[in-house]
Amino acid sequence: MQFTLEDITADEVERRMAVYGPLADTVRDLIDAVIRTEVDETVVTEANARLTAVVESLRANQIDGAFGVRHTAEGIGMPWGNAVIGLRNAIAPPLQVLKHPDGLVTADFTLGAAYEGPPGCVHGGVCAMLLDHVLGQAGSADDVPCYTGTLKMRYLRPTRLGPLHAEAIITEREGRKKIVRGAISDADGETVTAEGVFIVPKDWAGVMPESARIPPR
Ligand SMILES: CCCCC/C=C\C/C=C\C/C=C\C/C=C\CCCC(=O)SCCNC(=O)CCNC(=O)[C@H](O)C(C)(C)COP(=O)(O)OP(=O)(O)OC[C@H]1O[C@@H](n2cnc3c(N)ncnc32)[C@H](O)[C@@H]1OP(=O)(O)O
Repeated sequence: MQFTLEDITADEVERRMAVYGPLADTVRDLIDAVIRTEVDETVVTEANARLTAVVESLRANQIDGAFGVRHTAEGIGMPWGNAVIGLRNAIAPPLQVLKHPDGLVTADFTLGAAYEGPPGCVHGGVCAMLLDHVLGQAGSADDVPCYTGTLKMRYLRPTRLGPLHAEAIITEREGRKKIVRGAISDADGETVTAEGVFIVPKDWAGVMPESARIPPR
């Protein structure tokens, strides 16, 4: 596992965000359109040919493997391939996780057709993925990073697709273990609660450079 330092300015980060963010937004919209379209099948076949050409143009120059977790010397995080918050990842909703002074982290987001499990409702695995991340960021809100060791979910009632809220906070500490609790809620209250044991790896300071320890937005 490697955290990568990219020697670029904050302005350059902003510039790249303005280029790649809209591309991922369009692909996110594409995913939704592919699920919900009812157009004539010839239009679908034509769209596939055009998209295949677009994919080929983007693959003309690409990195090997995944994006990694990159950061600048000023501590600006660029986890842009991340499955939950990745700016360049169209699979990510993406969540924008806010860190509050008391250690609470929160995220408000909307899930559409791409995240369906039971009819009209969020897939239980998607809830677990989002809570793993939100609890993980809460666990790292003290700037000491931790891995998910154990994550326990309680599904109280179905989570309808639409606008949702998630939050989490560290509730207990014991040695290298942090107990983190959190939940996903809709307008009527909590739908899923989670409790996780997050563990600070023995060698975390060696694995993660100081400049990468600010939880990325
Ligand atoms: C440096 C990590 C940073 C990760 C960053 C990731 C992404 C960055 C992008 C944006 C990030 C912003 C913030 C972070 C946000 C989200 C984070 C998401 C987190 C994840 O998505 S991360 C992926 C899934 N995660 C794994 O891939 C872990 C694989 N696993 C291991 O790497 C080891 O397994 C490890 C390190 C967990 C433990 O290894 P170890 O050798 O340190 O443990 P050891 O035996 O010394 O035990 C010490 C004490 O923990 C207890 N203990 C041990 N294991 C336990 C378990 N599983 N559950 C409950 N308790 C456990 C023992 O019982 C003992 O307790 P006691 O002291 O009381 O006896």
